[in-house]
Formats: sequence, C-alpha cells, structure tokens
Amino acid sequence: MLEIRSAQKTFYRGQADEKVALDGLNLKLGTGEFGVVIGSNGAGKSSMLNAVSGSLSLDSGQILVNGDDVSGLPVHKRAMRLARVFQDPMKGTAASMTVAENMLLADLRSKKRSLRPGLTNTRIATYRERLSLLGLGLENRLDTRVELLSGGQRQSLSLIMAVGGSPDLLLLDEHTAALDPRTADIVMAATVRAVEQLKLTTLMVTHNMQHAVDFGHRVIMLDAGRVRLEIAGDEKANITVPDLIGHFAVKTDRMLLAS
Ligand SMILES: Nc1ncnc2c1ncn2[C@@H]1O[C@H](COP(=O)(O)OP(=O)(O)OP(=O)(O)O)[C@@H](O)[C@H]1O
Repeated sequence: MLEIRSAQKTFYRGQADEKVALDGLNLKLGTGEFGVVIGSNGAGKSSMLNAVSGSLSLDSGQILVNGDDVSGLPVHKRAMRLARVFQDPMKGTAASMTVAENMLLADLRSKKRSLRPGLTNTRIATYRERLSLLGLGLENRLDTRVELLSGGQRQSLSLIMAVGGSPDLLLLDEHTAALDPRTADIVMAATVRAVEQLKLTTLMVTHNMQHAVDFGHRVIMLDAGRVRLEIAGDEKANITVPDLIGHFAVKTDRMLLAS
C-alpha cells in the first residue's frame, strides 16, 4: 500500500526560476494495485517517484508504505522495501559483474547485512527459473558479464532483479521507453506477469498512451504537481488512446484560452 499525503516540493523557492514540482499531491494505491501515471512534460511524475524512493526530500507532506511513514528515511533504508526500474537500461545493473552476481546483489538488498550467502546451487537454480520467465535465454547466460548484454536484456534483468525480493512497492520509471517495440513488449509482458503473480503494489510512469490503456488498474494523470484525473474500473476498461490524449488536449485548450 502506498499513500502520498499533501506532498509539496518547490525548486528554487523565491527565485526568478522557482518551479513548483509537487503541489499538495495526494495519492493512494491499495495493496496489489497497479497505477499507471501519465502527464505532460514537467507535470511532476519524476518528482513524485523521486519523493517516494527518497532521492527527493519534500518541503512538506508524507509518504507511507504499508502504513509506515517513510518520509524521513534515506534512499538506502527505503530500498529494502521499494524497488525501482529506470528508463536507462544501464542504470539498474552493475556492468562488470555477471548476470548471477547481479541477481545476488539484488537478493541481498532486502536482507540484513550480516547474512551474506554466496552463489549457492540453490540460488543459481532460483535465478535460472526467474530469468526463464522472460523467454530471452538469460537463464543460460548467468556467467556473462552484464556489459555484454543488449539494452533490452539488461532492462529485463533489472526488472527481474527488482521484483525478486517481492518489494512492498515497485516503481517503474518509463522503464520501456528506451527499448525497441518488440523488446518493450517482452519487458511489459514480464512486468504484468510479475505484478500479477506477486500481487505487487506498482506505480508505473509512462508517456506511452497505449500502455496506459492496456495495463494497470487505474490511470492517474498528473498536471502541475497534482492529480488532475483518475480513471479506473469500467471507465478504464473502455478507455481508448484518443480519449486519453483528449484529456491532454483539454489542458492545452485551457492554457491557450488563459494566455
Ligand atoms: N532538480 C530540479 N531542479 C529544478 N527544477 C526541477 C528539478 N527537477 C524537476 N524540476 C522541475 O519540477 C517540475 C516537475 O518536473 P518533473 O521532472 O517531476 O516532471 P515530469 O512529469 O517527470 O516531466 P517529464 O515527463 O519531462 O519527465 C518541472 O517544472 C521541472 O522543471
């Protein structure tokens, strides 16, 4: 469960280039719920994910994960409960380490630091099984250094590493945006499978309106640092890409009228 309460963040407050990134943002996501976040450039999507993961400190407001207020916790403490996959396939994995070593690193992230078992046969078997879900043959490349993988393979590995520890919250930050369409489909299919199987509470930011239509339980549209629109249930099931784009257009028309 995720709850964002009255999140406020202003960059360069009081200066000529003051930017309000989050303006009293409120959002609730139930356990196992998959929310898809859309919004124009500068709407506050990344700031929201950064505030949840702890890399951006709020001016005021709270972030609760499964009812616990994590607002004061640094990134590394929150990382034991949250997993995040970034847009850049190079970001989520350690290039000079092998696939298996990366999987082990991800496993240890959510464990107490005193417990440091190595790459045991049991672990290797588990990693093979997890990776085989992708259908990319990565389960046969456990000893390959990650820098030798393609961007799509690396991103798929990042996803499997992120969901491996069944995090309380999964943050997907345009995680398929840098991939070719076929690989993006593979990563999205693996995402949906993992989210459903593990009942992960998930927040996915995307600029891909087809993905917003096809995936998730709820579309959350941000605008100027707040939630402007939420679409769920039957409305979500029946929404089309032009409908969604129409919501962006309304904003543009309003802005034109105001100018
Ligand atoms: N580190 C920063 N310093 C100054 N201003 C920032 C910073 N990060 C974000 N902003 C500003 O905060 C506002 C929200 O930005 P944010 O990156 O959260 O939007 P976004 O919805 O993720 O946009 P995009 O779709 O372009 O990634 C913007 O006006 C942006 O210029």
